[in-house]
Amino acid sequence: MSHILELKNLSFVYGQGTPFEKKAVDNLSATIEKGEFIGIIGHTGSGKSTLVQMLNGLMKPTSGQVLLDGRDIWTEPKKIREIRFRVGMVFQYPEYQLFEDTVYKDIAFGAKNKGLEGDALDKAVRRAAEFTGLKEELLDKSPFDLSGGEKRRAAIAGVMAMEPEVLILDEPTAGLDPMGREILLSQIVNYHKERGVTVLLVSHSMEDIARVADRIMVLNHGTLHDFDKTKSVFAKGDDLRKIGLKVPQITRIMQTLRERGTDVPDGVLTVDEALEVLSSILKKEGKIW
Ligand SMILES: Nc1ncnc2c1ncn2[C@@H]1O[C@H](COP(=O)(O)OP(=O)(O)OP(=O)(O)O)[C@@H](O)[C@H]1O
Repeated sequence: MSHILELKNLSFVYGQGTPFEKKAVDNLSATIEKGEFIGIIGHTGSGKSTLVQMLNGLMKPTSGQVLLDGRDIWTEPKKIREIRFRVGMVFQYPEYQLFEDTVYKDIAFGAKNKGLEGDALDKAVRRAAEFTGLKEELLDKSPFDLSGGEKRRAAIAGVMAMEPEVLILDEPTAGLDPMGREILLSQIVNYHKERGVTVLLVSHSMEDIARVADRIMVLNHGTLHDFDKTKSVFAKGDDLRKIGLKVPQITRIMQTLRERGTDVPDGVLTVDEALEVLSSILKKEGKIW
C-alpha cells in the first residue's frame, strides 16, 4: 500500500491574534493509505469539519502540512484548484449548493470545470447518478423539483462525477430517514468498492462508522485521540466514553454478554455479525436457530 495523504503536525486556529482565538485542530499527524475507508468521529466541536476542509485546500493550515501523493498541497498555491478536483468534498447539507436549471447540469458542473467534456463528461455524469441511485428520468428535471433525499444524491453525484482520488463526506446521511440513511451508506460503500478510491467519512453515527470504516480517526478537542482499526477503537469502550462517545449499541450488548461469561468474540460491530455469533452459540448448545 502507498500513502495517499500525510498530515504532518496540522494545526488550525480560528481568529488568530484576536480575543476570539480558537485552536480547532491541534498538532495532528496521521497517514492514510490509498483505497482506505476512514471514519472520522469526535464530539461536537472536536475539529472534524475543520480538519477535512484542510485536506482539500479549502482552509490553509495555520501550521503543518498536508501531503497528497507525497507533495505538499500548498507548494504551488496556484494549483490549489486542481487539488480540489483530486480531493472531492461533500459538505454537510450539500443540497443547498444546487443551483443549475437541470439535475444533469448540476451534476456535470464540477466535472466540466475540471476539464471533462463530450462523451467522457456524459459518462461521468451518468455513472455518478447511478452510484447514488438517481433515476435517469430525474436528470432533466429542475433540482428544485426533487425530494430532499434526491437533492442530497444529486449533490453527492456532482462530487463523484469529478472522479476524485479521495472522496470526503461530512455527515452525508444527516437529516435523512432511517431507510434513506441505510441506502445512501450502502451506495457510498459500493462506490468505494467499485472505484477503489480513498474515502473519508465524518459521522456522529457510530453504527454507520462501524459498518463501513477500515480505520477510525478519533478526535478530541482538536487532537488525534486515537487512530486505529475499527474493531480496536470500539473495543476501548471506556476510553471512548471518557471523551463523550459511545460504541455501537450492538457492540455494547455483545461486550456485556462476553463479560457475563458467554463465548462471544471481541469486536462484534454489526447486527449481521452478532446474529452469526449468536447462531453458532445456540447451535453448539443444541438449540434450534
Ligand atoms: N468560523 C469559525 N470561527 C470561529 N470558531 C470556529 C469556526 N468554525 C468552527 N469553530 C470552532 O472550532 C472548533 C471546531 O469546530 P468544527 O466545526 O471543526 O468541529 P466539528 O467536530 O466538525 O463539530 P460538529 O460535530 O458539531 O460538526 C469548535 O470549537 C468551533 O466552535
